[in-house]
Amino acid sequence: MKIGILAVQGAFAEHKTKLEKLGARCVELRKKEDLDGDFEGLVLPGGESTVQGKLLRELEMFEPLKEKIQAGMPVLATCAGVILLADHLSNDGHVYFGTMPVTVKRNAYGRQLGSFHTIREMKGIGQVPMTFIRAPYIEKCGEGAEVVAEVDGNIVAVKYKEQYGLAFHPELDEDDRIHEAFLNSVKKYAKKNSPNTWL
Ligand SMILES: NC(=O)CC[C@H](N)C(=O)O
Repeated sequence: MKIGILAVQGAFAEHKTKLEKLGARCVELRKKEDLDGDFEGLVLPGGESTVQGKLLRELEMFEPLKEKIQAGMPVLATCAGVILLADHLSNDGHVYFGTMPVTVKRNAYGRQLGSFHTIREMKGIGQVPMTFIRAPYIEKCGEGAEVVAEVDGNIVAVKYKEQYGLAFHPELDEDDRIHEAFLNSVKKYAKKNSPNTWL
């Protein structure tokens, strides 16, 4: 199984380490040509969404990536990644991929106090450690978007089709279960879309 990790800016290396530990092959997506590869799942890491959005356009990676997501490629988006997926930002005029029907608030916990750690329930997984760094949260879920975790009444994890959006950073904690669950959904998706499913 091969996972493409957006690597133009932000915390991509930690995702790579974790996914490789779990047995996946990873390709860092740094330029347009990297998108021609045969990866079956996509990671959008944390970082600075405005910078990532700008670089994606400048590097002409934006449209081809959006097409892959729209075509159903499983995505694990963390922090800035969920800002890129949202179809609405409540405190920012930008919309990036807009492939997930959620309203996201950037820097929702305030710029200074926005970093904290907690352990909360995540649907289908159980109690997981959650590290928030100048994090957004999800204010509203549209049709088809499912709330997967909340912290103090704020939505911090959503699933929409094969897109998983997390306000926190599972790549920074020891727990591997979120990445494992993502790899399982990539496996299922790849199998479904393989020309050999009749075998
Ligand atoms: N850790 C993160 O990814 C922070 C996201 C950042 N505050 C943004 O708006 O892009």
